[in-house]
Amino acid sequence: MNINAHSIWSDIQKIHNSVPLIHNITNYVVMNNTANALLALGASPVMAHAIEEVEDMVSIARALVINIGTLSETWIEAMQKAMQKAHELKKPIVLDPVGAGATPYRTATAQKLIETINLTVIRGNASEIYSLVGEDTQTKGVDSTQQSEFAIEAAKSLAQRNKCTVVISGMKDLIVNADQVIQIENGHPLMAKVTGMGCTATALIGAFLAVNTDAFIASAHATAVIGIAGEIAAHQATGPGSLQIHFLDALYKLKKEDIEEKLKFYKI
Ligand SMILES: Nc1ncnc2c1ncn2[C@@H]1O[C@H](COP(=O)(O)OP(=O)(O)O)[C@@H](O)[C@H]1O
Ligand SMILES: Cc1ncsc1CCOP(=O)(O)O
Ligand SMILES: [Mg+2]
Repeated sequence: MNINAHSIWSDIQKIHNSVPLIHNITNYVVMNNTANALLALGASPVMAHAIEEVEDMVSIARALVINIGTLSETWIEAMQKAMQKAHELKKPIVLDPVGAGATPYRTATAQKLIETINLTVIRGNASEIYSLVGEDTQTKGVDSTQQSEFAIEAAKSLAQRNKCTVVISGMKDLIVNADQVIQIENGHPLMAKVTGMGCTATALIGAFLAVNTDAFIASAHATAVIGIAGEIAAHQATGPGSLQIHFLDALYKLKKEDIEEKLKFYKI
């Protein structure tokens, strides 16, 4: 399946027109970054992790973003409750297994969440994705020790087993499902110097899932958009601090022509 500037722009317009509410159960580090990125894209973010309200919140949301970045037992319970409700209501769910492969607790939690119900999309870096299939790898805290290609077979088996789309991010981004792989080569190395860029990619996938029922295409669109906005921002930034500001502005001001000019993807 193909993506192009037109198909990406069409999803962005749907986000602008319908302003989908995106329910995030995410980590303390990135709550502000991902809420601002969703707003800049045109979506409506809410961060809600209290076990008492997650079912009500997911009921009014168009997509659920689950991120294990700063996890604890009560949060995991809330995540499972929200996921079950989302599944019941046929709402898309995207998981970010932050730090899976760094500690046994994170790996086991991510695996437990994957087994809870069928997720729509899983997005992580290569070390995180590799760890989810039970392979022995070391994630360096939240950072990958591997290139994206390293986790491609793991991603394929994860996608096949769980009937979902898997996104491996890094210098190259790979969008994987049971029978196809797209490689996106947008982005900039400076993005890895800002915390929460991966989490932002996951949150933006949530927004695209809200307007596009094809999870593979929605994931590719979101991944291309964050990469292109990152490239534009990096050209204006003088370091990681200004990159963050320029990234939000680039996302907010993104034009179809920017996508036409910069989109770099290959089917592999
Ligand atoms: N070296 C790089 N070159 C280009 N883009 C990158 C690079 N490293 C990360 N990115 C981009 O930054 C975003 C976050 O990816 P990544 O750093 O892999 O996630 P995480 O923060 O979860 O480890 C993605 O959009 C990815 O394409
Ligand atoms: C640094 C850190 N520690 C726990 S969560 C978190 C944020 C990770 O965000 P990302 O994976 O997007 O860089
Ligand atoms: Mg991450």
